[in-house]
Amino acid sequence: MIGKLNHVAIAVPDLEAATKLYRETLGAKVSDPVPQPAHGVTVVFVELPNTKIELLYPMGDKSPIAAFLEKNAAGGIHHICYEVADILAARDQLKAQGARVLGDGEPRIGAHDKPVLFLHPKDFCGTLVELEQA
Ligand SMILES: CC[C@H](C(=O)O)C(=O)SCCNC(=O)CCNC(=O)[C@H](O)C(C)(C)COP(=O)(O)OP(=O)(O)OC[C@H]1O[C@@H](n2cnc3c(N)ncnc32)[C@H](O)[C@@H]1OP(=O)(O)O
Ligand SMILES: [Co+2]
Repeated sequence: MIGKLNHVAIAVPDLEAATKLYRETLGAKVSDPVPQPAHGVTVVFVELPNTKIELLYPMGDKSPIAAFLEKNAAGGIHHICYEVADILAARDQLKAQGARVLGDGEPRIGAHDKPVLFLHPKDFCGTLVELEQA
């Protein structure tokens, strides 16, 4: 079912400082901030040769990452995103195996203009898993 690692997301308390760190200290190619109001975050992409790092900052007062940052004031790895060939088939297969799909279970368009879904961290080794249609 899961294919390539699409990105690893890091929630950060200061997007400008994290951007500067990745761009200047780590010498990476970093995008400008991209507001994603439908997801309650502003995102910056760090382009790597084999995958991407997604820096996440809360947007709005109902951001799904707000509680995470309250618990992890310095930030931290928030989720990991795998690509799947068929997100609806993957969802149905996972649900049939008892995995919890977050939200209403319907894929939504994510930061790469592809449908995405999230799986409950408690079902996947304490790790929030995002699936993105390849
Ligand atoms: C623009 C789209 C972009 C893209 O790539 O396309 C994105 O990735 S958007 C990313 C932001 N959106 C989401 O994260 C949506 C899915 N997330 C959620 O629905 C929530 O974050 C949720 C339900 C995973 C957690 O919400 P919350 O923290 O408010 O709930 P709880 O405090 O009840 O947490 C329950 C339980 O899970 C643990 N937890 C929470 N977040 C994480 C995490 N990121 N990784 C691992 N574990 C997590 C939390 O500590 C609680 O555990 P407990 O032992 O009960 O304390
Ligand atoms: Co993501």
